[in-house]
Amino acid sequence: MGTVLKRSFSSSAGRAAIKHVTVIGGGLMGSGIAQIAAQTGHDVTMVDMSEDILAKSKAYIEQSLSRVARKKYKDDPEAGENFMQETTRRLSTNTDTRDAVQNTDLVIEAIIENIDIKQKLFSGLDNAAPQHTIFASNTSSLPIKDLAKSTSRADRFGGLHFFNPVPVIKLLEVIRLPETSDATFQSLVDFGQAVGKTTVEAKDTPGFIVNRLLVPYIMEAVRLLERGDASARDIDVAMKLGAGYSMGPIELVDYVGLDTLKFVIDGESRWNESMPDNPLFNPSPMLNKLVSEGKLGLKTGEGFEIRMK
Ligand SMILES: CC(=O)CC(=O)SCCNC(=O)CCNC(=O)[C@H](O)C(C)(C)COP(=O)(O)OP(=O)(O)OC[C@H]1O[C@@H](n2cnc3c(N)ncnc32)[C@H](O)[C@@H]1OP(=O)(O)O
Ligand SMILES: NC(=O)C1=CN([C@@H]2O[C@H](COP(=O)(O)OP(=O)(O)OC[C@H]3O[C@@H](n4cnc5c(N)ncnc54)[C@H](O)[C@@H]3O)[C@@H](O)[C@H]2O)C=CC1
Repeated sequence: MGTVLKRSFSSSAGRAAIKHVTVIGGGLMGSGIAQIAAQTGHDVTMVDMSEDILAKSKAYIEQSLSRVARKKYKDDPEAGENFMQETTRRLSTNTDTRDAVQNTDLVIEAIIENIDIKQKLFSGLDNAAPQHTIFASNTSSLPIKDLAKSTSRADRFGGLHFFNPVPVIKLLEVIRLPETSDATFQSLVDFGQAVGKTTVEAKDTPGFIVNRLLVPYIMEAVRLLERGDASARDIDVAMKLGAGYSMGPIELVDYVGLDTLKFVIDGESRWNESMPDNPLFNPSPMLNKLVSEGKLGLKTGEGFEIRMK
């Protein structure tokens, strides 16, 4: 542990060099984050609750890596093969969270969007991780400050909000709290750039930048559908061809997860309560019905539009 401390505090601007990353949660987002960190030369440990889940995460990463390799090394399949092997070699898995953070420089949390579970996780991590380790959450919509307060390291805490699919989408929102130190913030920005993202700085306000704009837009589309004003297909075609979006809003909900949208509007994040003047965030009967039937979009194979295909 002493070596790690020395290494991390020795860089010139006082900011930590991120060499080892622990990603907690190996689902849709966590596996993508682990992949890009490993493919850009970081040593990565990915944590989830069972070996079975981690085996699925690894299979998903291999599939995604082969798409990246095909594109990056299209004229040199051998180099593509080496890239895949090197990346896989840098990626390990663990089901023991405390063990996984023993020697890590950065923890990125990407578990279920539940404040109690996230707080419990961070509180345990605070005792287990070295003093220099920076903590970050990939939450879509929970306040970062509510997560940081379960630790004693608010100065080494921030948000790293990636976008789905992580290997493809170029943006990373870096969220800073008033307590986040300059060195921590700069380390997070440096890390974002090291994994190939363009970073933007956001304050800890609901939805940061992208989701604050995207969620109302998506909910307007869901309301159109609920009122029967247009079909899912027509809403999507309209926004793709009429406004230049790569995906229509209904297709996007299926892609991101209906559960994720519900967490934001009237689930864990309760935007319906924090922004009561905006009726878009009121419970949506159509969304609620699909979620209660376990139709969460791509991750379960059925959602708004997928069932129609
Ligand atoms: C909820 C939150 O908190 C925040 C969020 O994430 S909001 C959601 C943000 N995401 C979006 O808005 C997604 C918008 N959609 C898109 O960008 C695109 O539709 C898409 C990238 C998902 C798919 O693009 P597409 O052109 O329809 O399909 P496809 O041809 O399969 O993929 C395009 C490229 O991405 C690559 N790709 C797609 N998914 C990939 C993955 N998981 N891993 C690696 N590469 C992938 C493909 O290999 C393909 O590469 P080439 O161009 O070299 O062929
Ligand atoms: N789905 C999306 O498009 C986006 C989601 N996010 C955020 O990322 C986080 C993860 O979302 P997804 O990857 O979509 O969820 P997911 O449901 O695909 O994955 C969550 C994973 O966390 C694991 N997990 C749950 N509790 C755990 C614990 N205590 N310890 C270790 N692992 C645990 C689960 O087993 C699961 O594999 C959420 O906070 C979400 O709001 C952020 C950006 C985009």
